[in-house]
Amino acid sequence: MIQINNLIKRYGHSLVLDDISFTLPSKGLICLLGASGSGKTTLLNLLAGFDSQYSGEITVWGTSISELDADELSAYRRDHIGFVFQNYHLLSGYTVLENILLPCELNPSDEEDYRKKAKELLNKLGLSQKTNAKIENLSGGQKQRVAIARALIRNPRIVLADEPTGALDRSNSNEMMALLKEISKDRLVIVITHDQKICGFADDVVHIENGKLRAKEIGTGTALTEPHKLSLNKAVNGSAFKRGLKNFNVHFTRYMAISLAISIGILAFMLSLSSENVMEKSISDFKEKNTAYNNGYIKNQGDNDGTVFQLLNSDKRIENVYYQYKISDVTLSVGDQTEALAEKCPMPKATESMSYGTMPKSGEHEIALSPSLARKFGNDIRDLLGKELVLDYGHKDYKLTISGIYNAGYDDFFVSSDIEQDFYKAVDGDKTYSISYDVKNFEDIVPVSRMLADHQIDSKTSAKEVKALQSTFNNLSRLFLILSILILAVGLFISTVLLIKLQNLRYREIGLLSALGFTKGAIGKMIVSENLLLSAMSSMINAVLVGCTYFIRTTFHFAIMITPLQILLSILSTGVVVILISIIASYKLIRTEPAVALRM
Ligand SMILES: Nc1ncnc2c1ncn2[C@@H]1O[C@H](COP(=O)(O)OP(=O)(O)OP(=O)(O)O)[C@@H](O)[C@H]1O
Repeated sequence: MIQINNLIKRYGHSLVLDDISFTLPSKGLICLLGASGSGKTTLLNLLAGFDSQYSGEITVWGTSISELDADELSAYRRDHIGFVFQNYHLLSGYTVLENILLPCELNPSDEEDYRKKAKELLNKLGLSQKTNAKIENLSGGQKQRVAIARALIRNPRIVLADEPTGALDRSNSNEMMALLKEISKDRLVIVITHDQKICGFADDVVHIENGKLRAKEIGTGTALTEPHKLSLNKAVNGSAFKRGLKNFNVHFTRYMAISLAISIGILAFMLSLSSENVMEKSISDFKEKNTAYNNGYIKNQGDNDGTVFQLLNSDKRIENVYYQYKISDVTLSVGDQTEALAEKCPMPKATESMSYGTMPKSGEHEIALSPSLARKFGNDIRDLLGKELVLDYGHKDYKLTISGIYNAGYDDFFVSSDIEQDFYKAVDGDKTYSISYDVKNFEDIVPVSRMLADHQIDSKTSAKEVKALQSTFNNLSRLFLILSILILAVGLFISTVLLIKLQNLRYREIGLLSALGFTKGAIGKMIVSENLLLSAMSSMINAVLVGCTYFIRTTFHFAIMITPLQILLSILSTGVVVILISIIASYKLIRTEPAVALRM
């Protein structure tokens, strides 16, 4: 039995139910008639516990539902109310059976019994052929019958139906009313209708007019002595994760699109960060090609007092500073071929471009020859690379390996700097010709060259090439970064919009779950489970994309360098970003009130 005392419901300043006091019986079929907008749905929502914003009291089986907290109200909806909505409110993407069993997920231990009962109901409603059909493939009348089966599955004491015959033709309407009449034998069934004709099925007809209820038979605000209390078992055993997983499957395509958008955005951003690695790779390629890249050469004009030498020697960025001298009477032998050079002047090493091979490296006992000199040892000068050459100077033989051929137009050679310095032991005391030095770090080549220029010292170095390489790279990496940030922003924007759109679509779905008795906690957990699944999927997609990038890099030798740390960061940050976006998008969902959501 339901007792309503002094019930007042307003929406803002508009009064919909005006101080109603009324008593409804424990069983029987009651039709609720009234003009459109008179407050029928509002009253049904209050009786169902969908809305608790009212004054007055509603007492059901001796328990005032007006005083229940949110979880108790969920338990009341779950265990005692079966609601048939005006717009069916069935879940698309789910089968008929899954829709009917939705309220039973809150008691999964009785799953088998509920399945049996659902099939019996479907038989009774003439829908057994449609058990596994997707809900969106059913006609309006069939959907209405599924909605009734869902309302009855948990055998509620009160069934509230909001215009259940609204979308049906006469014969279907009569069938529906006959069914509701039958189930009203042992429970209270309240049906909202505009159709006077179906009121013939009703035990009582209640009119709603100007915010008041009017009926022939039913009492107004009679005192209630109820033998049974309403049982309210707050405990819910259903698995929020299972529900989240099902939802995730149903919305899989949308979630996939969201994951792809985010993953691509984050991968692009990560790749832009890896441009530092590309720079390192370009530098190491440059160093490999230009082995004398860090060498500097200063013609020794006017440094008789050693100021330039001192300046170089005292600079922490510079090492291996030594004076160079003109040497004479050098002989070079490859196999049994010997050539003599009457005089050899030290020349700048860094500015020479290589035809083949590399410049001699310190400590390697190497020599590089000019083409004209090389040609004296054989026609195919490339054949000389790697061959042994014996250099005789100052009554000493140096066994050297030919490391490269460089582009000078006269007979000349370069040797490893340690060998060169050894030559100068023999010329000690002679007039110095030039100064050689090495810059320790690649990044210091340009600043050191600038510093020497500031001192009006003319130095031959590879600073120009280094500067060009650096500035090209800086421009490229800036462009790369801007593009990546744009891709990331677009990815984030697309995925946020998609996620918010999806969550709005699900607003009514969450309202429905709430109306069926899912607590806010259970719905929250379900949404969190879905968000975690989305996050895991996005991270996995990101990992696959990173893998593809790695494959492309190794197959096509692209200069993209991704470190394991960046891979890990990319995957983790995808997961974290998805969680953050999901929290923003789900905020409205978790706070959904069933009465509001179901009206959308
Ligand atoms: N959430 C809401 N906010 C503001 N006004 C509302 C809200 N819900 C309902 N109303 C207003 O309350 C009044 C009663 O609405 P209700 O839906 O209960 O009427 P009804 O009798 O069921 O109408 P119908 O037969 O057309 O479905 C209407 O004027 C409606 O516009």
